[in-house]
Amino acid sequence: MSIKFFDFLKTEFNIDFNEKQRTAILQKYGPVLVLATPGSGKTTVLNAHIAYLIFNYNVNPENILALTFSKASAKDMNDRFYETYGGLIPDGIKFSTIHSFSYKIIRYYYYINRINYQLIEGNRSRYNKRSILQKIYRRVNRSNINDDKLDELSNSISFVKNLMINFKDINDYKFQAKNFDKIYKTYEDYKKNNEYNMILLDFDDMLIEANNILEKNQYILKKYQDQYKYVMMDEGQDTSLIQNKIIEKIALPKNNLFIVCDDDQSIYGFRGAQPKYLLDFKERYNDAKIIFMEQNYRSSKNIVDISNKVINNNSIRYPKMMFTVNPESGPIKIVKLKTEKEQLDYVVNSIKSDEYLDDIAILYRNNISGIGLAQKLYEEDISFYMKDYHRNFFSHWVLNDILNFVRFSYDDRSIPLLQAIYTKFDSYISKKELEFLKEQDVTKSVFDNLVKYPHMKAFKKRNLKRFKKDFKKLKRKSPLEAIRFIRYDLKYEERLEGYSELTGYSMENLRYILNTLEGISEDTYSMENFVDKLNNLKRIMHESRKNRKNGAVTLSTLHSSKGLEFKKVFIVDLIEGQIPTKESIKREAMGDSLALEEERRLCYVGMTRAKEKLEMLTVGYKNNEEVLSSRFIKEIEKCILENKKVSCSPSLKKDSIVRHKKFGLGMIKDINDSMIIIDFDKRGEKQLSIDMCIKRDLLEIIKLDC
Ligand SMILES: Nc1ncnc2c1ncn2[C@@H]1O[C@H](COP(=O)(O)OP(=O)(O)OP(=O)(O)O)[C@@H](O)[C@H]1O
Repeated sequence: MSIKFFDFLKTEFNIDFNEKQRTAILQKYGPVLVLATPGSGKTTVLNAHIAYLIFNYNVNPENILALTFSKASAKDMNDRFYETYGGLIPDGIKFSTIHSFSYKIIRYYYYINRINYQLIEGNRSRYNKRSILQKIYRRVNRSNINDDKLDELSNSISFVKNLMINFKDINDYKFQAKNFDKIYKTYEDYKKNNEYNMILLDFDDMLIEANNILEKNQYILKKYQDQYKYVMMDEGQDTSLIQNKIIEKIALPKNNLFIVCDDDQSIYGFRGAQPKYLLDFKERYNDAKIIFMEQNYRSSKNIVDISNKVINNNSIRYPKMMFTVNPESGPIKIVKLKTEKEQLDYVVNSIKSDEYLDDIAILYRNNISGIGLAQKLYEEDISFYMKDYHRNFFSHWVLNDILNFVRFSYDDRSIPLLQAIYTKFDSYISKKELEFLKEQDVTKSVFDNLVKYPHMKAFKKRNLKRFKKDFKKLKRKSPLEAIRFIRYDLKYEERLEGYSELTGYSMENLRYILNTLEGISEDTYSMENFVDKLNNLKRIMHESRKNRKNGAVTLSTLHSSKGLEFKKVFIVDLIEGQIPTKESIKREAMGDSLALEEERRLCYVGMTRAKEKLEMLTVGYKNNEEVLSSRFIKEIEKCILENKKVSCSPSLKKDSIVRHKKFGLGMIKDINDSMIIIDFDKRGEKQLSIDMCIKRDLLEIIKLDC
């Protein structure tokens, strides 16, 4: 029957599974761990395994629970399954994320026990997790928390819960937030005891609660165990300890557990993913089958070879050797450009004339990089698909500040507008002076009124007169000139630097926002026109979510690109500080390379999305400041060189005749790993570096081994 199944797949869908894949697909009972490399068919095999159970063993689709990490992956798994087997297999398989499966358990339990609860995730929720954490942070630390730090705090809380860390051990982990233990405890208590008399749940609580319910309530546990006789898990490397505990419980007593994973693609360690737990699978299930799949079907030979070498630089990994029989398709291209603008121009010019935009992806480390790209593509009328975008950008306070400066230039009598910006340029206006203004003639310029303030020093009066002129000038400027004038002449950027030092806001991000605003304003002629353009861009980015597989270039973070594949991939902004992040570099310098290895895995995930063409881009200047190319670029360059050496060196043999571009004809006298000695007809014996000869394409073989 199995032969028939594979023959059928071959004739119907042109899929010819290899031996390892077949072995995995045919497992019927017990725990199975498929440990595999990128593009080796993990999702394809998992889906075929499900189909095989249904076709061959008449397993009821409703008895199958197929879990994965993210909503997008669950949807992708579901779509891919029904695209292939849709006409043959009835609906009923539950493709789900672990979170939504856990939520289902909670809803059931709370329903039968009449417990009131409320989710606190998402901006739309009235009971919003972010605002709860902001308030608690303020109460505990008597200071405000900015968005970046709030993300970090939220990730630390996830980390504690996903790794099931005991509260008493919390301080063993060096979490960044000040008084993290107090904040954590207050947050946890508040969700149980609050003014709404409801249990408040965040995403991580879904896992904790579901695990508790399954532990305490045999009836519910049995209900789910009876329903889901086969449990599958894709992207197993991203599951955390608590998630594994839930999956294990459901799979009992038969342990029909089929997990596919690639520890080299584990990129959520910062939130508590724990691939090591799966790598100890055999210790937990001594009857477990472990199957390795290492043949990559996706990418060309060079992409596979180089990616392999890059990931080999990680020390904490299960050794695997990815290979492919796919042909070469041109070398990986490293593109080094001076500025971000050049980078945008380069990428957009490279894809302008491409017919099939669905085949192209532009990937980046940080969401914010997507804004400049989206804007450029929009200007060039190139359709794009963007799943997540930096929503805050369009309502960011930096944008609001710029608009307030401009508004004030149109009405320098407005005290509320002055109030909004007086600390954001070098005004040196005091609160008392602002109060004084409120009692003055409101039909006059605030600057004219302020000079009347009693005992005002002469230099301040001079400044106020200058400001009056400056704001008049600002009013006459084009949007681009206005932003630059605010940044540099009114010293807004200098103020931001001080502010970011005080609050921990990333100055890099603030500068990037200003640069992007400059980019957007470039061809606009008035402030209304600039605001219209911003609104248009926001709308287009929002609507771009509908463009998936609809003739559009994909713009995505590296994290969200997991599981996807494209003919052509560009990875942009490969600079130190972005990938790897500053934090990972800092930790590495202190001897902890865990975070840096996760960054390398992220780069590896991006590289292995490419089927045929991969271009890795870096810039010399970011936000007008000099930056260094990512160390991963250097690693890749080294690998490319080594690869060339490997492919060249068999032909570079002792006694072969070669022609050197500068020294002419000669015979190879000796050769080792790095050096070559050639006796040149006209220049005598010379010792040369092989790397240099290859890099500069200096040597040509005339006659082999004579
Ligand atoms: N035996 C096979 N013959 C031909 N193509 C295959 C085979 N197995 C898988 N593929 C193709 O290889 C590509 C990668 O498969 P799949 O997405 O299942 O891999 P994966 O291991 O889940 O990848 P990743 O983990 O990198 O996201 C797909 O285009 C798939 O159709």
